[in-house]
Amino acid sequence: MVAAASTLLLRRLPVHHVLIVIAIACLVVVGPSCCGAKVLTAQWDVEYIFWSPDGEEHMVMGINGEFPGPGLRARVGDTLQVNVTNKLHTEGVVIHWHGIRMKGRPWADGTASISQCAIAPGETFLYSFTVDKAGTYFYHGHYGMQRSAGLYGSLIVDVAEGEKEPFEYDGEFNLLLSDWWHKSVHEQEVGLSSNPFRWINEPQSLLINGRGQYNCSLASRYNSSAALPECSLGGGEQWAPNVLKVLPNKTYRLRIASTTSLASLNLAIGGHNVTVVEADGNYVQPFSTTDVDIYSGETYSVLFTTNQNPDENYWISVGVRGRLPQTPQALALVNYLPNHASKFPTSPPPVTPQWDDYNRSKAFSNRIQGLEGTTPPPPADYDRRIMLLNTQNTIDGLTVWAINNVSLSFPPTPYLGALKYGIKAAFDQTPPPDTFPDWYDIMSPPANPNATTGNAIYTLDFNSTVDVILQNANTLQPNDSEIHPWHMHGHNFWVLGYGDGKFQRGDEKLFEKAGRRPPLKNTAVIFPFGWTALRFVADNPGAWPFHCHIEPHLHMGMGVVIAEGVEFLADVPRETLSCGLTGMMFSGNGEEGHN
Ligand SMILES: O=C1O[C@H]([C@@H](O)CO)C(O)=C1O
Repeated sequence: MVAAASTLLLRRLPVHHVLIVIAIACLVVVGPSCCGAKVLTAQWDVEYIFWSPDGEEHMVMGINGEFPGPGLRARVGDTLQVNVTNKLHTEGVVIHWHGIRMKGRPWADGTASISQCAIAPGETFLYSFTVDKAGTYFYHGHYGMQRSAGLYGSLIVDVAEGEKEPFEYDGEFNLLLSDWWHKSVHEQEVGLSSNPFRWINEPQSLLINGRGQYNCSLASRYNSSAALPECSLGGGEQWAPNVLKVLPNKTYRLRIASTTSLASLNLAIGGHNVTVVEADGNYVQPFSTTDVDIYSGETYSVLFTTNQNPDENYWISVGVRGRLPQTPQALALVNYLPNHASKFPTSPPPVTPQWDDYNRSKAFSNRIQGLEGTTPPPPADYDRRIMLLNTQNTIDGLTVWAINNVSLSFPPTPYLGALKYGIKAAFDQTPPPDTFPDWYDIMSPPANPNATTGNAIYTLDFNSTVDVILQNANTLQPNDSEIHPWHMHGHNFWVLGYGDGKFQRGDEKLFEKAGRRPPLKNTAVIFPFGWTALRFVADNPGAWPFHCHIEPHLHMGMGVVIAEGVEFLADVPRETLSCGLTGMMFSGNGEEGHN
């Protein structure tokens, strides 16, 4: 019974303690570097393991026998050295450190075909990088759809020793959110590139720290006509919900990260408001809200004060927005001590706001502004503006996504090595279009649904200021346009603003006039039939993907690659380049590069 389960849960360590123990267990301090900063090392074996994330056992991609992978925790200035051994037998693997800019070490970004060759089965690769900005981050696979297979974990960067966050709290919890399918990612991938197209459909469950419930619901007791039976837990299940143990009248920081494959989420704590203080590793102007929208690839920190009736426990609910939900909410319990964790909250879990109330979603996104004092974007006389039209298309009967009519397909040689060593045959040298035709009707399915496949890149002048307008459009179905959260590697960008319909020249200036303080982020959503304006400085030598963070959409070509300043990199380590034309070059068989 649930009551019994919760009794046992009470004896378990609270979530944040679990994560800290994991971090200590997996990261070994090997020595101080400069200024109190440390070098932290870990050995990770990536392999498929059997796991029951939601009560049904399937294969997941685990690390050191755990799902989700081990939590990492470091301080600003620390160097992380994570030695990854691929024990998958039949497929390569890479790990991307989402939100970490990798200044001066773009080859550690962990993107197959871009920053490195996938680590072959049996081989080991050392990711070595410094974390330079405090915040809430995560890591995940970035090869094929391995993130959807469960290859992810949390990564927290604390302020440097002696520094303070611009807000105070008494304790913290970490919530890594994901969505989960029972069908293997291999079957999902094949479906997406089959004719007829087989869509992955909606997830079977939502997971909080890798835990969800599929065939039963903890919420059924509040609804006499509930479709699912009430969960019966023994306590030690891999799918037992998280319990956040709190004391009354304290303030807690919730670090939330979404690594979902598809779902846009909304999180709320029954009876408690939250104050948003951080987004994507950047401080935001604090604001209070009943609930938080969180798109795939985003992270937030929110503070909440345990100022409710201390005789009660409360639910945290996470539900789907932005697509018609077919997946039950994920739940976690806020357990006011000394109450028993088995004490059911008297109120049902918070209801997730209507999935297609986009005005509500836009209002939330517009409330995210940089903390007073955040560096403002450079002035609007941008050096370059790139308009990126997002469309759903067909190529040879396959359903794809295309940007300015080009569907991205990754080449076998990593861009970074190809650029560094001047191997022109590695990818198409004709740059992709900077814009799309003025006449394009974003409100209707494409008049001509054909697109092309390509792997050309956007080369940016080093240190130039670049504006990007992400323009959404109708899919192949009439009256349909979907949410796409776009994530940029290697950079933060300022979100200048969101708009409806087709972007008109000058529209982004309206936001500057409105006196908004654009937030810095690394992921920003485009709303259906809308546009989002971003600005960034191309100041990080490397080759970086910029893509929709919905895993099947990237797989279907929804992304671009940008590159800048690769000539300023002294070296690109050969161990990242053992495949494709760079592999041939270094083994002496291929095209010689010219630098
Ligand atoms: O890429 C997608 O494909 C389907 C649908 O558009 C076609 O079946 C869907 O919902 C997506 O997000």
